[in-house]
Amino acid sequence: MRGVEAVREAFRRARAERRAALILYWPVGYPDLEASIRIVGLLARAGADLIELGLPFSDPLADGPVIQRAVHRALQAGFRTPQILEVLARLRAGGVGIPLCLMSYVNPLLAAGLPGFLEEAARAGADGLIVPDLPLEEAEAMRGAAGAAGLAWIPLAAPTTPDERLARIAATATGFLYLVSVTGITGVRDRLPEEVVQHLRRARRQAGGVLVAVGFGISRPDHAAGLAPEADGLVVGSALIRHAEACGFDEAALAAFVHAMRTAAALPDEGLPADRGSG
Ligand SMILES: O=P(O)(O)OC[C@@H](O)[C@@H](O)c1c[nH]c2ccccc12
Repeated sequence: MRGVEAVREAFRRARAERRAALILYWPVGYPDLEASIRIVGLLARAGADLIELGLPFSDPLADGPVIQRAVHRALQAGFRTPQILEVLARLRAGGVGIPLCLMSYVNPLLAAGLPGFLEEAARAGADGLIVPDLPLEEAEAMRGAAGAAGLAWIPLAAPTTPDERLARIAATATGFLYLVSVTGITGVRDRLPEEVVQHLRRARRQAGGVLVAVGFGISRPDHAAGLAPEADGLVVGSALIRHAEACGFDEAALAAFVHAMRTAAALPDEGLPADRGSG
């Protein structure tokens, strides 16, 4: 199973285990090509339900300092977009079975050559595509190319997106809708604004059954625990990268972070009457 079906199946499996799906972002080529392949494999084994493979780009306008630094380092270390094909193939050969979605600004995709690049990426093992700098009105050609290649299309919406537009964006999703939790950029945050829950409820109402994942700023297990009951999936990027850097890319420490986030994304037990428990 690959592409759209693989993405949906990852959410179904998490739901069957009473969890929000844990979606982890890692920039390919960071800290270098070999290390990034090892780390993504580790994240998959440690319990990620889906991984967003970030394609490094020199002008990552939606990204905060942690991801900006990481992708610049990847570019300095020599990463070039076509190498993602080798990365995908090696991850699949290494036994990574979970969905892998490409997260790329539009420029590197155009430079790599469409639609051929998306077809090659799908053949190498990609399942979906997220392009953060393509508004609804400009996304149709890219969405069509992704669909033709068998890749799930994952559009983004923001807290400021009006209801009617949210519904139209969700209707273009073949994978899931990515709701950005806050207006602004990616990055580690101590607190998430309380309105995120309201945004999520509104997005789910407007999405009409389309899966909804939320990302931007989810940094700690208590953030994940707070949002898990409201979302089908949770995306964690900057906090994962910062944690990796803080522990010197230590594999056990990274696995522990993933495990803590995955555990926190479990849904609370339902229906236990308040007067039970004391005997
Ligand atoms: O880093 P954060 O705040 O945890 O946010 C998610 C994230 O990293 C990933 O989804 C992402 C990385 N770069 C992006 C650019 C736009 C939208 C989303 C992204």
